[in-house]
Amino acid sequence: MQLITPSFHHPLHGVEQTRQLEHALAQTLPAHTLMQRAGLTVARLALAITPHAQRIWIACGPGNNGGDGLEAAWHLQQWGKHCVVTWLGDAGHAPADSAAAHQKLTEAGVLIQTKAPSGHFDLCIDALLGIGTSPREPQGPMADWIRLINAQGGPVLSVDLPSGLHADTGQTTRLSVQASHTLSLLTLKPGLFTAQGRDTAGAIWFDALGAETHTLGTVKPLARLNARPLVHTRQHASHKGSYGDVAVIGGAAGMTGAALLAASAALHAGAGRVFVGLLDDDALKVDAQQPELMFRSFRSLDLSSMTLVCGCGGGPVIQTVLHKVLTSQSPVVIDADALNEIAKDSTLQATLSARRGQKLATVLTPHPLEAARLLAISTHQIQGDRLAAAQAMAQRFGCTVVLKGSGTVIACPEQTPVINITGNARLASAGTGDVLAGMVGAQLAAGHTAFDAACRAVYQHGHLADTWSPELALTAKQLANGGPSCG
Ligand SMILES: NC(=O)C1=CN([C@@H]2O[C@H](COP(=O)(O)OP(=O)(O)OC[C@H]3O[C@@H](n4cnc5c(N)ncnc54)[C@H](O)[C@@H]3O)[C@@H](O)[C@H]2O)[C@@H](O)CC1
Ligand SMILES: [K+]
Repeated sequence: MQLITPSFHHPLHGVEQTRQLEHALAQTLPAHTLMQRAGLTVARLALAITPHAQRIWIACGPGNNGGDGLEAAWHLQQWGKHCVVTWLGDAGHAPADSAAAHQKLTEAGVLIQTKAPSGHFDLCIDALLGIGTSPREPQGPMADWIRLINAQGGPVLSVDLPSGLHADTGQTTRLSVQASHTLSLLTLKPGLFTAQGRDTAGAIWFDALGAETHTLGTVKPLARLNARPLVHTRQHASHKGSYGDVAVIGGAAGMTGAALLAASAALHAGAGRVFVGLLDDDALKVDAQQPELMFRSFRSLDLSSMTLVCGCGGGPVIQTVLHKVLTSQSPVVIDADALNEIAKDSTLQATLSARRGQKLATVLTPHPLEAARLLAISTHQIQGDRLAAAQAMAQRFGCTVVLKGSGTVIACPEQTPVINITGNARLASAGTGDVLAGMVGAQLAAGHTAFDAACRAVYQHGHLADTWSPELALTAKQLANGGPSCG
């Protein structure tokens, strides 16, 4: 069992892949073994997170998730805990593994109730729904028990998934369990890490139930977790030209700040030189706070020799430069208003897609609303399946896509998509998206592929927020500078 941190590219398997693996593994083991292992590991984690808990409520649903709960209750009872077990199943119709667990618990003399318990519990174990959850709203006792678990206010350990959370998409029913810990079994599910997943699951733990890594590798995962990128030591014998040039193109009248944030971020993320091509002719010619930035008119920029970050604060006028940007042979990051203009213009969409045939690096960085415009669907549909939406955009436009939001998804046509788990809600403030675009630009300028550049920048952007002092406000300007203590 391990606590999940962003240290390894863990594979993430959805419902279908998990069932395939379960089936394959179960064939090699005596009956009920997987559920017995699941129950034992749940009980061990319960003990680890609440070592002094005496009164434990184990709320069990009608399927095998409930069976895991019954197995866990058996162990906790053996270890001297006062277990209150409630079950929504029916011994005559329960799945075979759950029926066996029910019988074992009954034989051990544990009372299995069908009514909601009363009183306070030191720990609730939520074994109501796992990968078998359907999108229908929980009703009757299931709904009552979910409400009661959430009202306890103490630790809640969810078995496999918080009940009501969909394993593939991270969508929840309106009523779902709010866990403080979730122990994902056999596989890690992508829904734990994106959309509502991060808010409902709490700390995420994983136990492969004895499946070897190579067994998990036999079924293609839906996604992988982003992991801390390797940091390359800079060679002594290097110079600013070794780390590439970035040109930020945007900053229409009244929106200069967005372009400056992206430029500043590119600079602090290690780009050799950073140019700013503002679309407002009357705007700054120099930024005294950041004299390293070089201001140029768009017309005078040599687009063929630098990585282009296009769109930050661009306004509708960005449309006038997009054809030139998209037909350049340079790596390109497309953000904000540039994405909105592309969404409106099928000719620009074709120009964008043509870059793939020329093997040109292109990264799109939409938030869900921009993504909705690009795919001509609703934001609700984008958020309903973020992995699928990011992949659809990557396929459609032939490039790397960074779908921002909780559990940012990075997708490109050739690779398994990645979900990033660094970052937090402190990033929900103006300008942080511009900063990310600049950081991706710096990674592209350093020579990384579009996908790697996106993964590295997204990780680092979130990591900065995770390590920010809780006493200090997180502003985009300081984020661009690499943190609050960095000027
Ligand atoms: N897949 C695996 O590899 C393993 C699975 N195990 C456990 O088994 C679980 C999957 O078991 P099941 O396939 O039986 O599925 P679940 O136990 O997750 O749920 C299925 C049951 O819940 C009911 N249900 C579904 N959605 C509902 C809703 N919205 N409101 C009310 N009732 C609803 C269904 O009618 C069915 O009775 C896993 O999540 C895991 O906890 C473990 O025992 C061991 C290994
Ligand atoms: K559960």
